[in-house]
Amino acid sequence: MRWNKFRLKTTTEAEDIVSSMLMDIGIQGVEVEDKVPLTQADKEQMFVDILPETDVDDGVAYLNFYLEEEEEKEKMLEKVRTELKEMAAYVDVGDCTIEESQTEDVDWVNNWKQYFHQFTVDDVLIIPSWEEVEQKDKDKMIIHIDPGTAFGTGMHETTQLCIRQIRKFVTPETEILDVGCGSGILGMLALKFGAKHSVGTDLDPCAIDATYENMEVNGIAKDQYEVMIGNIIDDKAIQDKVGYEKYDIVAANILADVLVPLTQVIVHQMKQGAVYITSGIINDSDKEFKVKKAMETAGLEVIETTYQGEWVSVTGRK
Ligand SMILES: C[S@@+](CC[C@H](N)C(=O)[O-])C[C@H]1O[C@@H](n2cnc3c(N)ncnc32)[C@H](O)[C@@H]1O
Repeated sequence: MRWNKFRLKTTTEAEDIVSSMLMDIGIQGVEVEDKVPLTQADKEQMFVDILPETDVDDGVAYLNFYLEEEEEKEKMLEKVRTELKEMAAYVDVGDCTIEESQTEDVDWVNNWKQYFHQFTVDDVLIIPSWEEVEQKDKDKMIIHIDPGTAFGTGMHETTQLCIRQIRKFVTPETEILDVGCGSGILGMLALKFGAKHSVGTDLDPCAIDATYENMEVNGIAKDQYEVMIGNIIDDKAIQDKVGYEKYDIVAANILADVLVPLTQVIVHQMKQGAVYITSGIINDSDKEFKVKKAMETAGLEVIETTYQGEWVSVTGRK
């Protein structure tokens, strides 16, 4: 099959947020090329000791993504340009030139797998479905994961922030709503931590297969979870299907600009006393402030803020 390859020039400062934006508007699989050296923690997490020599970081990052030939590429590129223009108001997004080329049979669905190896979040071992559990790890809580083309290997700091918060609040009675479930990792971990039931929603249809497969591989029964595709922010049918005043925990690891409108909707899905765990908020005071303000406006009390790397997680209570 022939693919259109796009190479977007941006900055290392903006690469995370621009990648998230590309995924949020429906582009699946973004490759990041930059010269930022890996930190010791990155190396440990990736289980690599020896890295190839790289040039000095020049602050430039290239984001590569692919669209099938028949996809409406002009429409999609227009969306990308509009989002970049908006982002330019608060982050240095660089040149934003987009080079286009064509390529045959790119295995972009699988290429990333060479960089995803087992790692731990505290005492939870998260392991790709194609790796073996070592004897020394057999007594850990083990999560097998293959996100496919959906987001959510667990390696991302935003996911880890959510995992730790979910663990604090789960009880055997917990009904959790995982908005933007991607691979299903948050709902799945909540169930592993002892929650009763999980409902996931996402815009990305790939989230359905990814979640079902991951739940099955991890031995979670089909009556413990559901996945729904649609935008809960403005789709009344999805809001009705998800249900009202029903959840003890709502987790949403999505960008701040999505969390703000989401908050005033999701508050109706939560039981009185329920917690709302948000992440995906880039660590600048403006985004954190906006999410907190949205929570307060919706009648939630902000109870905790946690940080990891460049990201923030804010937890509120109804
Ligand atoms: C950063 S990923 C999080 C995936 C996973 N929950 C995790 O924590 O690793 C954000 C996900 O939110 C989804 N998303 C974005 N806007 C959404 C919306 N309005 N409703 C539901 N899902 C949304 C994206 O498709 C993507 O799968």
